[in-house]
Amino acid sequence: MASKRKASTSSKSTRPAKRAASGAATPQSIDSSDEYSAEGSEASESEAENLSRAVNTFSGSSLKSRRKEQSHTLDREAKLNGISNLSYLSLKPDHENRPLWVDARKARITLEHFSPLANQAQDFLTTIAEPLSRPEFLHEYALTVHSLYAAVSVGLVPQDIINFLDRLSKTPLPDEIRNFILDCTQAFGKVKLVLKHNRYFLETPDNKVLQKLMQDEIISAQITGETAGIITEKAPKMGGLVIPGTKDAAGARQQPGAATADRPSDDDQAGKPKEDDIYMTLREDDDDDDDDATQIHSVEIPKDGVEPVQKRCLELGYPVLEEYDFHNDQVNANLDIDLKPNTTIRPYQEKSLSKMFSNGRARSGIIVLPCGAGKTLVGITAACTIRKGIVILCTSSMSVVQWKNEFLKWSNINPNDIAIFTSDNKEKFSGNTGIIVSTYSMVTQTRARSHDAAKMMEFMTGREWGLMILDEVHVVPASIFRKVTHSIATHSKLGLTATLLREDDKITDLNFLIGPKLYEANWMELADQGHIAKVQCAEVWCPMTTEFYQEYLRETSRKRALLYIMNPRKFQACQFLINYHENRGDKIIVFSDNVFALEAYAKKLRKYFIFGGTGQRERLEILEKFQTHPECKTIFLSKIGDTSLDLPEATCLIQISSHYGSRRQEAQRLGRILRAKRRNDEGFNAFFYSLVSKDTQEMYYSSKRQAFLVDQGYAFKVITHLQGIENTKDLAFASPAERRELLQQVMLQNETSADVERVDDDLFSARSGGNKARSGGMSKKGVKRNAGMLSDLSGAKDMAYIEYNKSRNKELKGKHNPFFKKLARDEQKRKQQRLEI
Ligand SMILES: Nc1ncnc2c1ncn2[C@@H]1O[C@H](COP(=O)(O)OP(=O)(O)OP(=O)(O)O)[C@@H](O)[C@H]1O
Repeated sequence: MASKRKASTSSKSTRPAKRAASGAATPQSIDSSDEYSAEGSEASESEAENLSRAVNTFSGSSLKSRRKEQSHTLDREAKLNGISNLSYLSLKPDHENRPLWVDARKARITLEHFSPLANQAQDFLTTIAEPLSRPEFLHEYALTVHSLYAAVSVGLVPQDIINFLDRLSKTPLPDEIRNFILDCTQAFGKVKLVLKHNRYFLETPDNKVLQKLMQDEIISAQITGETAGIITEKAPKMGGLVIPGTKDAAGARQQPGAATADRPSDDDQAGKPKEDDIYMTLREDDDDDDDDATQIHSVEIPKDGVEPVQKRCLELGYPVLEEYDFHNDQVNANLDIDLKPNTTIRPYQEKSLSKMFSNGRARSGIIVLPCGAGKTLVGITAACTIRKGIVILCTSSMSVVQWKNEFLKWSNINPNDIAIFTSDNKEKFSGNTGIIVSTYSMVTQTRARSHDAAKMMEFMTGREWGLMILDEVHVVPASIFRKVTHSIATHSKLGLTATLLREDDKITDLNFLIGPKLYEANWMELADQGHIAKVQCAEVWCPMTTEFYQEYLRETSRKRALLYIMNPRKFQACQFLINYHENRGDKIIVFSDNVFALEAYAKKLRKYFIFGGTGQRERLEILEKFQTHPECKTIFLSKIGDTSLDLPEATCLIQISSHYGSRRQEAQRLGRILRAKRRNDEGFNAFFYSLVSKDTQEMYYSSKRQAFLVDQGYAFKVITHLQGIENTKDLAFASPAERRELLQQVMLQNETSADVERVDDDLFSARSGGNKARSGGMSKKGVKRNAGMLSDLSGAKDMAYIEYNKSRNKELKGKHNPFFKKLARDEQKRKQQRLEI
């Protein structure tokens, strides 16, 4: 009889377990057998014997009921503490060497990030599962239908996924998880839509699937005439594609961790298992089957049949993957573009692109990289790989200009081949093909267009494009994507974002409108490697002055927001932090969504400010001053600066008013300092302060806003007192008379002054989370805060702080996939089977 041990873990424990002397595991040190048989340690065997003796000694039923009771108590406690009770699972004998816990009840995978195998495991997990939370020691992932769809779309087969999980899991892989993976993936990736020589084909390696689809009335009605026959041919050889900007381009494989122009090599990786080892072992078995997998069966679909066929395939459970065989596209003109010789893309940029191009074709999908990690260069490299007509859609005209400039900076594109389509500019490129950069609003607007704009739209809709790059995909509603992809014919789509989250939970629509998520990078890892800055985050609690708080309690209207934003103590905290950081040599951006406050703060502190109403020329002048002038150390920005603004000089960010509980805005704003130029200086930290008026609704919004960043591993300190603020020279609103005067000014404002700015450029910034929060006040499920002393936040030494220690995204979600609810019910019905080790 095989040995058994019981597991018990908390996904919240953040300390690494004490490792056994042999704990420095390599992939080789793990028992490579997939099936666990009688090879466990002697100790485990005798434990199992003891257990079976005990079972014989006690009456079976009393032992069972006692264990059931125990398990219920553990479950109850675990539930109360928000942790997973995995004590029902049996541990493998060498579980200490394995980094994964797989919880079948929630389809969650917990990775011990301190394990020597963590890097390989993490790489694979981000391919097959959704990262939920990645703080320092334990990372949590969810296996979902969409994540498995994405895994299959990048070429993984279900057995690879099962083998991998089983090999690295501390417990034998539960049958429920195996079945879930098999159930979800059996139809995924079987059917592809390929555009070859400008004709659409529905393609599959499984003839039976194609036969089944052809028998469907709706599909067969679309496939008629001469082209209706099934074509069977040899599958093209995979691979062989060279992505520009990589060492592959120069003939040598660029290893992850190799030196790049802006980053030293990871010498400390020496001796560590090679990152791709796991894939190699998994693929070894597959190599034998190569000869069998050489046939593909396809049928041609007329152009106007593509959408109904795609829709029907999805209903039948065969989501259609879109691929573009651009090498064989002889109809669309080639674009003369390549990366400049000195452009080197970083390893994570290469990895993300390899998911898009791994089989020599372009796969449509979404790449998720932290703000400031260089999504633009990823898009440019994709364009240089496909080398056909390219359309780029952004959220604002400011981003349009930046995209054009980045193309000119990183690639050798002829300036005449790249054109801009915005309300101020309606350019066309001069050659047969080229690049058009525009905004979502320009191409989807329903109002009557000017003559030039209508002509430009005709130009865009009257031709085929090789690639459409969709910037900031998280902000654009699904209906806009439908419009865009319907009106502009494109062979492939690449969505880019830093925060694949929406407050309205519509993110899953993107899976089928653009394609699955192809890659998601880890923020902390990129910060550790110096690609983005390390940031100290803090929430500064500013008590309301008595007179402001009295009015706040009396007000029921929107004006309450103006009172907590204009709180004189918040103003003083802002003044103190600006002085402090300017003296340290930092460059500071102060963000305010509220324009009244933006102007009032900036004028009182004699700083430049930019908001939606600031003219383009003035905006550029101020930004230029901030970048080059040593005396211009602080600027105030409204929400127009939330995204895409590239100011690597900025090293400190202070937020005085924000968009309610938007997690996305918080992450986007943090992104403004992640690109700090000085990020590789010894011991350098950037600073992100959020100023919050104490005991007001702002506190609720603030904790909601931080949820995404906390799950990326950022720790928010709470500063309750800014040491030395009383001694600030010329401290504003220091006297009661000044504060009363400010209050009068605020009370004279009408309600609209309390609103956040409406930015024309960014039409898609829907108000989120506000209603619920406004009626609810402070959430009962508030975050847990522990008092402590702040010693490591060098920008705020000696300030008292309180630290958050919960993963808040989990509290905010609390929803389970219906599939897993059903699984849990089935599981209860089934008798708990003892797992063989
Ligand atoms: N491979 C690279 N080598 C050198 N610099 C790079 C590389 N990739 C990106 N950068 C630089 O990093 C900075 C951030 O890039 P970019 O603006 O594309 O970020 P982003 O991911 O689009 O950010 P956001 O989401 O905030 O707009 C830019 O200054 C860019 O030039």
